[in-house]
Amino acid sequence: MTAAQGDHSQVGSGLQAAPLLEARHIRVQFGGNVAVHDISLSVRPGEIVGLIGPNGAGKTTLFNALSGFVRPAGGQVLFEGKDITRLSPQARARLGMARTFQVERPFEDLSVLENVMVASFLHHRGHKAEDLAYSVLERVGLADRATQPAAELNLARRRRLELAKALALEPRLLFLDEVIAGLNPPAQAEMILLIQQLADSGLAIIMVEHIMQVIMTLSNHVVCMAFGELLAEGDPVSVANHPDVIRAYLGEDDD
Ligand SMILES: Nc1ncnc2c1ncn2[C@@H]1O[C@H](COP(=O)(O)OP(=O)(O)OP(=O)(O)O)[C@@H](O)[C@H]1O
Repeated sequence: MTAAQGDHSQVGSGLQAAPLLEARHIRVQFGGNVAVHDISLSVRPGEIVGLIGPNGAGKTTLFNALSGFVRPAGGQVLFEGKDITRLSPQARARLGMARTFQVERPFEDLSVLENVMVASFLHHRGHKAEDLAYSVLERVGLADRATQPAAELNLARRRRLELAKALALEPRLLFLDEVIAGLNPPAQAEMILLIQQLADSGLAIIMVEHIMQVIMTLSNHVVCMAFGELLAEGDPVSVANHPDVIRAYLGEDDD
């Protein structure tokens, strides 16, 4: 494992601010199987928190618990200090949280713009919804594809559309679920730049990503899980060099 990380300790303007989202002692259980055990983390405006860990570590489950798609068996999720542990994903979206999904699911027959408008209608109507959707497409570099059916987009553009749909909710906190893995190197570089720009604009970001180099490049803070538990956390360099993290990754044969 190599870490080609820069110094992001001062990136963004809000890193000294109070946490936007705070998770305390999250526990998620599926029957007798404890998928997430006692995980705590927080993210501030402008900060990128990277969530890593071997397959089955519980990353997606934690993600789902934070974004409201899974109900934790224990612990608390706070947004701006308010307990949102029991709120639905829709209610969280209204507060300013949005997420992407690992498997993009656009409405294939709708245009790229219409797909984004489905999300922008949450806060706006008519022309305002359309204007917002268009400006989000410009932000992710898809404006020239606005009228194209989503079905015609290649993987890199489908990922951007997935991101655009989340941004159209005008979030302050963004969950990114493996938006980079599987892209070719130029598309990866573009997506990395875009994510950094989003953080620099003040968005708080929590991202799950399998490509260690990407996490190390982008994250201000890294949380590493294994078997549902916290293995290590801290700045990218110290986590990448943590003996338990190295051991956990060396033990993998498929990444
Ligand atoms: N809906 C579910 N029902 C039962 N068990 C589940 C469910 N979702 C996840 N699990 C289990 O919880 C554990 C953690 O899975 P999870 O998908 O969160 O890990 P992950 O770190 O995201 O893995 P990957 O990197 O492979 O996506 C695994 O043992 C998995 O089988």
